[in-house]
Amino acid sequence: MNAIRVRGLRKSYDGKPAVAGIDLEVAEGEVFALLGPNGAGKSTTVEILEGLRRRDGGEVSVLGQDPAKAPRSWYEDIGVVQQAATDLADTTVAEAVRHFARYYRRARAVDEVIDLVGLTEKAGDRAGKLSGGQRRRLDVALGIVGRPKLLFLDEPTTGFDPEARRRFWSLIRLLAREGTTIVLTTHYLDEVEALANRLAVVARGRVVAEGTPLTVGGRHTADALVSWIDNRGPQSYRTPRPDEFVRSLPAAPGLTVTRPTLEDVYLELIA
Ligand SMILES: Nc1ncnc2c1ncn2[C@@H]1O[C@H](COP(=O)(O)OP(=O)(O)OP(=O)(O)O)[C@@H](O)[C@H]1O
Repeated sequence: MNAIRVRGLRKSYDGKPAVAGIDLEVAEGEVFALLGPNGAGKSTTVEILEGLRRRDGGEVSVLGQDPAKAPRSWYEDIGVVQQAATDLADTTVAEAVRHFARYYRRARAVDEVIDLVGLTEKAGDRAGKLSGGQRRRLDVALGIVGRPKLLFLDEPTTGFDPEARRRFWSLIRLLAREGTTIVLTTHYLDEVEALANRLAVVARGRVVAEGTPLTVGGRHTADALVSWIDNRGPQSYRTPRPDEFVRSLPAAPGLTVTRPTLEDVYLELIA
């Protein structure tokens, strides 16, 4: 069953196309990543799926509803962490989470949410006093407090320190284990490799490739580089069948086999 199905999605701003015919399918329970350069049309697409922006054309179904016509109850099942932080003025972390929890029938406990995003020690601090990364973690807390079936995360880990990022990854894995479908927009390719079951690369308003982090853009079938050391010094050889080649080598110290990284493939796709 698909949580999201998009066909021929189009959206222009002042006559300039931002989304120029996007097709997407996200299965229930999947962690799906949207990748693409700045201005590719990712946020526009996600905002249309969230019901926050109107489309010019195409078909969109999110949790079985057209977001443009969805009833109030539909919004209960959707969690949103937008790129721009929610304005929270002088409220504290705990007050903000408690306030948002009231909108949902199946809300998580306030303390649990604050703990999940690693803000327990900051629960009494005003949102305006948090560091950039802590503020972002509060946004994530507000996105998950309603126990959404489908969670949209638009560049959620911008400003996170490495430990907070790992903690966030654990949180995403936990939510995925609970069955939450997650759509993640990010510029961090290691994040995509760590979290995503599938991904789509968007460029100039179109999907230019999709697949798993291991297969996208033909990554798994691209030539591998075999490197080793023999009595002539360091050697290397490019081959589509590194397994066969390695078996033909005599005992080779320093043997490594490398495929193009996700970043290599990504940069080629958007070039
Ligand atoms: N509200 C708006 N009014 C006019 N143009 C807009 C608006 N929002 C986005 N655009 C334009 O639409 C295009 C796609 O923008 P969008 O924010 O969807 O890209 P993105 O892939 O999310 O980029 P980023 O990685 O920088 O977040 C860009 O050229 C942008 O300038």
